[in-house]
Amino acid sequence: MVKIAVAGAKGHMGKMIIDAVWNTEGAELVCALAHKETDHVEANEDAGASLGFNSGVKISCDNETLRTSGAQVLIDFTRPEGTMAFLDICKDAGIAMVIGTTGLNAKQKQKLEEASKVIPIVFAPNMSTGVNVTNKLLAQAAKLLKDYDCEIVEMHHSRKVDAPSGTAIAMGKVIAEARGQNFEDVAVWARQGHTGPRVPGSIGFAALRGGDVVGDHQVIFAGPGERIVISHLSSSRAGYAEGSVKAAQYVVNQKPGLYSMDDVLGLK
Ligand SMILES: NC(=O)C1=CN([C@@H]2O[C@H](COP(=O)(O)OP(=O)(O)OC[C@H]3O[C@@H](n4cnc5c(N)ncnc54)[C@H](OP(=O)(O)O)[C@@H]3O)[C@@H](O)[C@H]2O)C=CC1
Ligand SMILES: O=C(O)C1=N[C@H](C(=O)O)C[C@H](O)C1
Repeated sequence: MVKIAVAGAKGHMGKMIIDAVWNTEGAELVCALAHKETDHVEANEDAGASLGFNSGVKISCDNETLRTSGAQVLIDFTRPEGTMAFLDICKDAGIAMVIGTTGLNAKQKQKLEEASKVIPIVFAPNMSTGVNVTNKLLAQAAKLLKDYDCEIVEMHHSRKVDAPSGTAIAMGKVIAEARGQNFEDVAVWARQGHTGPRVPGSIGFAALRGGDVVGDHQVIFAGPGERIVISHLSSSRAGYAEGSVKAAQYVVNQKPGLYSMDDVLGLK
C-alpha cells in the first residue's frame, strides 16, 4: 500500500487526485493539505466530503502535519510558491514527490533539481498518457519535417495563471531537441506589431484563454502547400489525476533523482 498525501486539496486538480487515490487499489490517502491563506475549508472537513465519500482524512491547513502523516509521497498541483514550501518539508522528512505544478522559474527549477539529490521526484507538466505519447509523435514529425515551420497553439480555461502552458513549452523542447536546436534560441513567445518575416527554424507559441477549456494543444508543421497538425485535446482532468497516482506508485520505489512521465509510463 502506498501512503499518499495530496497538496492543494481544494483545487481543481487536488480534488480529482483525491478521488483517483480513493479509487486506486494499492493507494491510500493519509494526508490532505489546503492553502492556509484562504478560507475554502470547512471546520473538520473530510477530504472526500465534496466528492461524495468519507475518506477518514481531515483537510489540514498546516503544511507541517505532512511530517507526521506517515506519507511516503506528496502529490503537488498548486502554485510555484507552494511547491517550493513543500520541497523543503519533503526533503527534510524524506518524503518523495510528484510535482505537476507549472510556471516554475529557473531558480525554482534549480531548487527542485537540488532536492532531487536527496529525494526521488517525478516532475512533469502533463501527466496524461495521451500527451506523453503525443510528444513521441512530435519528435518523429519534427525530424521528418525538419524544414517545415513549427507553431504551437494552446488553449486553457480562464483561471490559468501561467502562459504558455507547461505542456506547450515541453512540446517545444521535444521538437527543438529532435532537430538538434537550442530551445531558448529558437522559441518565439509572442508576436505583435511589425515583426518582420518569420525566422526560419523558429518555434512560435500562442496562448489562448477562455471559459472552462480543460487543455488543448495543437502543433502545426507548415510547409509548401500543406500543413500537418498534431493535436491533443483534454475533455477531462481525470487523465492527469490518474497519471499522478501512477507516478506516486512509481516514485516511492526509486532512488533519489529527477524522473519524468516517460520513466513512469515506460516510454523511454
Ligand atoms: N502536470 C499536469 O498534468 C497538470 C498540471 N496542472 C497544473 O497544476 C496546478 C494547479 O492547477 P489547478 O488545480 O487547475 O489550480 P487551482 O487554482 O484549482 O488549484 C490550486 C490549489 O493550490 C492551492 N495553493 C495556491 N497557492 C498555494 C500555496 N502557496 N501553498 C499551498 N497551496 C496553494 C490553492 O488554494 P487556494 O485556492 O485556497 O489559494 C488551490 O487549492 C497549475 O500549475 C496547473 O498548471 C494542471 C493540470 C494538469
Ligand atoms: O492549468 C491547467 O489546467 C493545465 N496545466 C498544465 C500545463 O500548464 O501544461 C497541463 C494541462 O494542460 C492543464
